[in-house]
Amino acid sequence: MSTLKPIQALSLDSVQQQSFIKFYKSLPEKPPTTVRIFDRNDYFSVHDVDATTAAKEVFSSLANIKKMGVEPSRMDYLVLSKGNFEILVKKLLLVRRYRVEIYVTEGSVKGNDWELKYKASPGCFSQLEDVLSDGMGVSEENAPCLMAVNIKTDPVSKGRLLGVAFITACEYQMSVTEFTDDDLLTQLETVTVQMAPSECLVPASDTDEYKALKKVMERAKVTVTKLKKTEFSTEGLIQDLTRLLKFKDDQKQDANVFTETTKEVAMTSLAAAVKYMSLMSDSSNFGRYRISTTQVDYFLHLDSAALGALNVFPELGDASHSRANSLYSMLDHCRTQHGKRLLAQWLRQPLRDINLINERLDIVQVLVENSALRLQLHDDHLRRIPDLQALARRLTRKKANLQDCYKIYQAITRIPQLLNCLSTSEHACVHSSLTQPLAELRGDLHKYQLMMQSTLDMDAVERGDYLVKPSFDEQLQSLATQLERVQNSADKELSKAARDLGLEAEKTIKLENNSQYGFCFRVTLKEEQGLRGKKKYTILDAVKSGVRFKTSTLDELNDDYNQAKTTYETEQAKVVTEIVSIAAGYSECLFCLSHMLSRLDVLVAFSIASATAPAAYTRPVLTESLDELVLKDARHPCLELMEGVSFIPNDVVFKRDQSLMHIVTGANMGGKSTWMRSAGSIVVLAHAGCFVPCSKAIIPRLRSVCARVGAHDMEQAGQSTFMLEMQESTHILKTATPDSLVLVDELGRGTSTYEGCGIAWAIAEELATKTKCFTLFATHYHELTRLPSLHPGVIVNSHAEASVVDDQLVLLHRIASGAATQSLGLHVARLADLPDSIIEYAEAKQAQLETNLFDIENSGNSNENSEGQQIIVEFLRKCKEIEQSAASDEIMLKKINDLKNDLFQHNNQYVKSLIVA
Ligand SMILES: Nc1ncnc2c1ncn2[C@@H]1O[C@H](COP(=O)(O)OP(=O)(O)OP(=O)(O)O)[C@@H](O)[C@H]1O
Repeated sequence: MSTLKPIQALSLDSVQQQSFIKFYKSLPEKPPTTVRIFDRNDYFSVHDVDATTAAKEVFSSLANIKKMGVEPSRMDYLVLSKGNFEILVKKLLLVRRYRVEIYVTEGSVKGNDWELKYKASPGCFSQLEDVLSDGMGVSEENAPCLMAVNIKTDPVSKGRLLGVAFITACEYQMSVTEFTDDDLLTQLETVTVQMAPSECLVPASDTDEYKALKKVMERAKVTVTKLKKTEFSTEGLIQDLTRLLKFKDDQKQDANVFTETTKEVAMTSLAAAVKYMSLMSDSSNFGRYRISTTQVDYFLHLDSAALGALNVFPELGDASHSRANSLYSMLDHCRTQHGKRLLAQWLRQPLRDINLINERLDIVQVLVENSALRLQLHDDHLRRIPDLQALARRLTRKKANLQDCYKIYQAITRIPQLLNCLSTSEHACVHSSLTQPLAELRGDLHKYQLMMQSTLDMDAVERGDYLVKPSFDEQLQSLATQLERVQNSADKELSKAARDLGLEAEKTIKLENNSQYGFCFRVTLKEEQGLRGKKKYTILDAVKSGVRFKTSTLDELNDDYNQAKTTYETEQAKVVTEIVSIAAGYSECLFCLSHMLSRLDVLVAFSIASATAPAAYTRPVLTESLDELVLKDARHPCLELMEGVSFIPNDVVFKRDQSLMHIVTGANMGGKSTWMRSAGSIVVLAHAGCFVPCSKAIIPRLRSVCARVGAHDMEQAGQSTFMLEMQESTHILKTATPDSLVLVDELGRGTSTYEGCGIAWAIAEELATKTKCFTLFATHYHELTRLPSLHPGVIVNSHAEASVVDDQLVLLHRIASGAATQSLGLHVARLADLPDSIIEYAEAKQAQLETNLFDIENSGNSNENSEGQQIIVEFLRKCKEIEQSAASDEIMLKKINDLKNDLFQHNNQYVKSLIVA
């Protein structure tokens, strides 16, 4: 629980309370995902349901909630200090992905003259940069990105045409795309995963398309904000873009020169996003934005299910920082904030171009092999690089101060050492993609360095003060001389007082200059006696550290000093504004530098993860050929980092003409999921340009990794397990291609055994014979192990080895070929300490069921079985009919009764076994 406590209760009398409640209730309706905060000058308040939301977020307890007003209109409220207000706002926007409204008043905080002054949402919180003391910052993994989607009918194909726009304000980036999509909006899901927006704007509509869109966004944990359809109007958009976009010198200054503007539907979305972010109201945005087309096919497709199944990222708000949490946490050895953000982007957008992948791998290899270079970059250089991207943005917004300019200066000053360090490698790739561009940038930024050296008082920086060098400006110089003169006079006064009191200046009597008293003297408590009876000394205070006092001369010097200092500060502020505006001219170079250093940071992080893993990683070989995918001694990159785990490596071998699909069986806890997740993680790492936890890896250039693994997040999405399973399976069937890796784990669990088995069977066959993708299919339905005999050369059996020794289950975590012979579920239950009585009963029941099934299987009468199946189908059909037509209970009961009688009349072994079961 947080130790922070609210500072006070609202000091409103009962009439003021009633009147506030009335005002509060009169505010426009809002969803619970929008939280209203009232700024009461030195503290803040939240009310009604928002009080509960805020109390949970800040205090993890409802104890601080208070009540205002009288019944029936009593209302909860919570008071927050400034610090807690900031915690709340950051948690709401970055973790919960809620919206925030901040109300302020020009009048009394006890009145009702409130005005909505600031609005922020997960994809757009630039307004809050002025409200929060350290700005909003961006979360480690994510620069806030706003998305907008509009759906129209394609005039040519009559299909569903989606126009999508993204704006990443901190990078001044806009990107747009248009595509036709299927009912489940699979392409939209891919692009959403790749771009990772935090908020999506849509026109208010309840059509099926928007319902499907909402589901996609729920899975990707993106907040949906509905806007009036008129917000998607493109009126005035081209003029706005002409002001916002950056043109080359020789380019016509007209947004129409960018082909992106011809995408009509995407432009409607971009119009909504530009308006929502109020980009036009901040002139620092003008001439800065770049527009591009979102390139979905450049990257390995991952959907939300795959991201979740492979634990690519930690859960939102997960603060445990364990390396074993996710691929991101495992790789995050980054030293810079922009490096961390780039790492997240590389994991969301693994490459598909083998040359580009190899370029990354080349550098990782150099760094893996050269540990001195790796450690120097990581521990000496990157560690000292500030968030250049954020600083460059502060410069462009004219919000930077001298300290920011100094931080940039320091980073630039490190470049020569960094270049020296990189030059120890002679690898062509290091030279062309790192050393050379960095050296060029250094040339461009040299002038910035000179400017800072001539304007910034470096001596003052040593003391922690960021001041302009007085010699830089004539007036500043004369004011500085004046200040120095006053200081000298004060020093003389110190010597005089020391002589008078028989003390030693700077030792037993000291001169101080503080904000409370200005110039004053201080003696220790012991020396205080000497002051007694001397009227020229006025005692100011007596504290533990001594007695402070002044003279009338010090008083006069104070006046002079303060006057000169105020003028100095005013003059200095003017010079600082000038320096910042000159520095802003370098922001473009700084964005490049930040990008280059973040790239280096991520590659160093890759090399550290690769070189320091429990067993060394290997460089994967990426191939254009889809003939095979071979991972020798594959390990799970996160699991092997967990304390106490001694990981057993396993091979994953797919050969197109031998083993395209593995049906994976074996005991619970045997290691099936881990094997599949290892394969998925390795493929993602390889496409991101990282070494992989294997002894050998041959990986074809893939289009997508699709996964249906585990029952993650179902409660959150408010969907049934089975429904979600089926949706994910449909998604896989629609998107998987021969160049996909598909991981399916325990499909069909959410329904009856026979139905589930049937569904799993059908999907497995479809993937192996029609889609022809690389598939690992883990299942507890033993029936599926018959598939290899039906599709030899395509499907093979593999199993997680386990055995029972002296009635003890031994899980070997080794994957071997062939089907598992026994399920061993009851042994696992015993391992999990299920009560003995339950286990015994379960064993008896299992025996009974097996006998029934044995009877059926041995009935040898396949006609009888198929007859049985028909009866069941008929039974189910009738049940459905009753559900739909039930007008009253009596009728229903009668129908059910009739049905039962019908069923019991059949003398079919198969049906009987079901009734018994
Ligand atoms: N190769 C391995 N080396 C070491 N430990 C492993 C290995 N594979 C799995 N384990 C351990 O076994 C646990 C269970 O593994 P996993 O979830 O993969 O089993 P499973 O066969 O999928 O189980 P279930 O069928 O119940 O889902 C893991 O959490 C891990 O601790």
